[in-house]
Amino acid sequence: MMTYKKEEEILSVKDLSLQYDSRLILRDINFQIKNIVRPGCLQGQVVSLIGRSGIGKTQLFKLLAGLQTPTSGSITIHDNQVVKAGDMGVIFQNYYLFEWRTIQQSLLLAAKQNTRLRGKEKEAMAAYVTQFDLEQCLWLYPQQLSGGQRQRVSIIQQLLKGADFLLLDEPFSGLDVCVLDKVVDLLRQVSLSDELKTLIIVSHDIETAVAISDTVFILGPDNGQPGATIKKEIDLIERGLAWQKDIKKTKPFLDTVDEIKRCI
Ligand SMILES: Nc1ncnc2c1ncn2[C@@H]1O[C@H](COP(=O)(O)OP(=O)(O)OP(=O)(O)O)[C@@H](O)[C@H]1O
Repeated sequence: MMTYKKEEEILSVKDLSLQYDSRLILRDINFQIKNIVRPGCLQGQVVSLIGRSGIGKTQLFKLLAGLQTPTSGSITIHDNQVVKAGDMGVIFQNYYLFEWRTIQQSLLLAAKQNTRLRGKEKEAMAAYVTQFDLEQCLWLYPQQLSGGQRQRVSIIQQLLKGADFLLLDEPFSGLDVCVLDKVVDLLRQVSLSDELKTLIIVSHDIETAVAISDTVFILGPDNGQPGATIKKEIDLIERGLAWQKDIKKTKPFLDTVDEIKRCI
């Protein structure tokens, strides 16, 4: 049995709703993310928000990123601060990068925004670049990179900025199987790099999201009412499915994936 504790709340979503004109998109969304403590082990949090296409994942992503204002309710982080744009490191699906800057220039610029790295920006950048296998890319421009390389640069950029929360929109889509495994490993490394790091992944790729997360929230319609809400929270630690590398073929994993498929 794994020993762990879920300690204080680090993010809280309360009674959140989003409406466009008279159409309710999100209704009464409530969930919390808690700090996980594992004795003798650095452990961040990896939370996935799963739902079918068109259900409202992108809207919830924008609300969490502080890029959209809810119709009602709130999202707070740390000591009850309402989340605002810039509080979270946001990694969009198209891996937005400054097209006119080399990768090195972009990464150094990101590091300079992080006061904790003052005087050590180049070292911090070099460490991530080596860890993420991007040494050959430093002098290139974004348009000269592959999709997988752009994704890794986007992730490093946000890590260098130093936000405790990283929000990732569909980080597994369009990746081939080999690259997918690398991305999963890389995100696992990120979550293990710092106990304060929290990854929030918005995805419709159920298998991969379950394989990497400690908690899954399912977004879906409820009892024919308008708007999507959180239908279920699955604690993957309790089920013995978190923090395991080769879990995808085990029965409890496959049962959990089936359970989610039935729910969305
Ligand atoms: N600006 C807007 N005005 C009105 N309705 C909108 C607006 N933006 C999104 N919607 C609606 O909100 C709903 C949820 O859209 P959203 O993009 O969040 O879905 P999603 O779960 O991210 O889908 P996908 O997985 O296909 O990207 C959709 O029905 C969409 O039509």
